Amino acid sequence: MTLEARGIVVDVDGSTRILHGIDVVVPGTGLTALVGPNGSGKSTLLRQLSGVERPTHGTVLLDGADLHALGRRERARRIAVVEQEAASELALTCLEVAMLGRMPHQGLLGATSREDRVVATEALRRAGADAWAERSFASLSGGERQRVRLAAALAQQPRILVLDEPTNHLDVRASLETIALLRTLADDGVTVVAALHDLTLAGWADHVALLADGRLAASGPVAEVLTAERIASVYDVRAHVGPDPLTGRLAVTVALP
Ligand SMILES: Nc1ncnc2c1ncn2[C@@H]1O[C@H](COP(=O)(O)OP(=O)(O)OP(=O)(O)O)[C@@H](O)[C@H]1O
Repeated sequence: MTLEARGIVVDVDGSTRILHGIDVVVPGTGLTALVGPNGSGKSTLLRQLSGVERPTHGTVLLDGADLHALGRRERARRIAVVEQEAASELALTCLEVAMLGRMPHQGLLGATSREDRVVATEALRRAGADAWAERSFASLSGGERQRVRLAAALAQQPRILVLDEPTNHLDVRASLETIALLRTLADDGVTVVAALHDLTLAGWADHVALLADGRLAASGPVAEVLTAERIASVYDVRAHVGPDPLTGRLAVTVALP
């Protein structure tokens, strides 16, 4: 499913404008990385694209139709969101957190079925979190929690997966496993959009949208957007973009000016 932001403006406290009219398309196929410096508006834009918040002006279209015309439950059957910390998860076991992802698919009484349990268990396995199924979520490390949150989103079986810094807290191997999983999901037909800080990880994406100061600086195929010149100018660094000697993939290295 294609997500499209049209003229998205977000004002906070009545007067502070943090997004200044963003037009961007998240293509229905592939993995899209949302990158940009701290405070450039990535989390804010993701909250508009996932429908968690309504923009001050502008619209978000899901396959060409207004996202907010869908009820919350209908939206949750299509779009899963992995955000940063949520206090509501702390009293649950990891399997129970993964089961939260089944809620949009359950009846109004919220009864869980055997299938819900199977799907949630498989989601924990795919996210590399099955070893902690019966552990309390609160007892996990930051990186372990990040995997369980991803499992809850997978258990939702969404058509679109929106993630805010999914590799936050993760070590180098776990980061690669996560981005490889997102690639697999995208290759299987899920529309995946993720805010990422690591530009080399963003190089795994098909499409990149680059934000700077609440505006879209560039968007398009990864090799066209992540150029050394553009990275240098947006992040105020010296930048080098080239094939990684180990993997052959696009790698970005930076240095202070
Ligand atoms: N309620 C608010 N009042 C004032 N400013 C806000 C408010 N919410 C967000 N902002 C500002 O809006 C800007 C964009 O924030 P956002 O969290 O979307 O950025 P980001 O690109 O996700 O940043 P980071 O990479 O640091 O996570 C920031 O400068 C932030 O301080």
